[in-house]
Amino acid sequence: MSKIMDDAVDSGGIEVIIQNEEDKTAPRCPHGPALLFEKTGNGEEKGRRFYACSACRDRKDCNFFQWADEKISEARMLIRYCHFVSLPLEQRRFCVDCQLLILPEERATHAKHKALSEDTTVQRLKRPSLLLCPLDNKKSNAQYLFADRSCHFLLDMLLGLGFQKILCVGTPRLHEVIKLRNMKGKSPKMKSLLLDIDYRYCQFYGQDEFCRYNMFNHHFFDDEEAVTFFQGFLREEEGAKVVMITDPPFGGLVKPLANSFSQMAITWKNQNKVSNAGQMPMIWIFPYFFESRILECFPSFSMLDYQVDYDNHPLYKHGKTGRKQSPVRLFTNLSPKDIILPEDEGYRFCSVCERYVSAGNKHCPKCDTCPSKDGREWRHCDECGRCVKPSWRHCSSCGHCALPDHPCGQSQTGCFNCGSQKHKLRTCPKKHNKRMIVPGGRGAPGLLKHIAGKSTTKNKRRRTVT
Ligand SMILES: C[S@@+](CC[C@H](N)C(=O)[O-])C[C@H]1O[C@@H](n2cnc3c(N)ncnc32)[C@H](O)[C@@H]1O
Ligand SMILES: [Zn+2]
Ligand SMILES: [Zn+2]
Ligand SMILES: [Zn+2]
Ligand SMILES: [Zn+2]
Ligand SMILES: [Zn+2]
Ligand SMILES: [Zn+2]
Repeated sequence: MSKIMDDAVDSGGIEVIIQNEEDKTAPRCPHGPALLFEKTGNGEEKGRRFYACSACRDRKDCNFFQWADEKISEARMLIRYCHFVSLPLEQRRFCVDCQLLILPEERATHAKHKALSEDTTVQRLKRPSLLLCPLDNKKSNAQYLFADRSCHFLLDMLLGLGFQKILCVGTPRLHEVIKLRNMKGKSPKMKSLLLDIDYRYCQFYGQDEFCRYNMFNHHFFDDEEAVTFFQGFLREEEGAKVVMITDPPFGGLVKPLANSFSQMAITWKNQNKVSNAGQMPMIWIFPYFFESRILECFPSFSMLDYQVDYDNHPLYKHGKTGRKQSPVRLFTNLSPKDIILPEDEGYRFCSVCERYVSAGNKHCPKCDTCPSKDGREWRHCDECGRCVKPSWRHCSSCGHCALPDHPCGQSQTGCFNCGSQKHKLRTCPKKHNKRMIVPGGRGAPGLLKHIAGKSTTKNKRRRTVT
């Protein structure tokens, strides 16, 4: 979002609006109450006001940004919803163009817009994720919604593990499915709190079910009230166990996310007076090629083989050759052996690794692990001393396995495994440190820099097609 601020600066400028000191309406970033700015110059958005960090002028230091009118519309949204649900069914409409529930007195304004019939609206009110179109922000917050199969797998898994309070961070569809299950009167009852940046959800959920939240800086948009509610939710009263489950946009950086999740874990500890060894149960859904980055931040996590499926993801549409493999996995501090993956989808239990693995993930006695990261059957290469993707061949001039059409002999200095310039793969001291091996890539540090740095989401996605 702070790109907008850069653009504002580029196109004419911005001015600070000094507010009354007692004005407590300013949203806060980690640096305290934000400052109110106004766009000047002649651009389209002249006069539009926004909040940005009071301390940092460089967005690299703090990327907090919020349009001032967005805050107002958010409060309005809640009032609208209360009004809306009190309407007789046949008067309920949803404007597709504006992504808004429309009140009768507002119909004229939306007369030329595309609206959904009352039937559809009523039917879908319980499934807001079907009513709202997924945000398709090319940058980082494209909204990919779980396919039913994956959503129900997650729900059943959490139930099976005995969790009754689910903190849904960027998982609106899971939140919705939990609510639906409660409406059907199933027991045990589960509680769910949705934290998401998409303010359209204010139309459907009260403050006790939804907080507008930024998972990149652990910021709650409604300040104290939301924070207090969040803290209360983490309190495990009468033995109701809490689990956090998150599915961040894949363009997101791992470190700021991990930092926010750690803050949550600290809050959980404080609320429950847990001993130091205790950890807040967490499930982080992210592509497998982020494994080493995530484990760097959370060494107690492990990656599970389960492939998360989405409804609207361009990569995983069912193609001619059957279902494409999803690169998205679960990372968790829960014990992998307790998470039973569906047998009818081919997952099986490896008694050596003590976890469920994909059908194609055969245990390699030489590596002493089920090595596959992408679900395909990997092959052990004796020269490399590890298992590699099936499409790779050992290249004697490079001294390691690679795709047959790899740029041979180029940039092959240093160790293939850890990136060090001081030795080759064969003598790598870290060769058996699983965390250093990044499937499909050269030495871990180089690749990681690439993923974390300039590469676009598209680049990252392309990495899966090898
Ligand atoms: C990849 S989608 C995951 C949706 C999930 N698969 C589901 O079906 O419920 C990412 C979600 O994170 C939300 N999101 C994006 N950026 C966010 C941010 N900075 N803070 C909090 N939520 C964010 C999006 O609105 C979206 O709901
Ligand atoms: Zn700040
Ligand atoms: Zn409209
Ligand atoms: Zn195994
Ligand atoms: Zn092997
Ligand atoms: Zn090899
Ligand atoms: Zn080569």
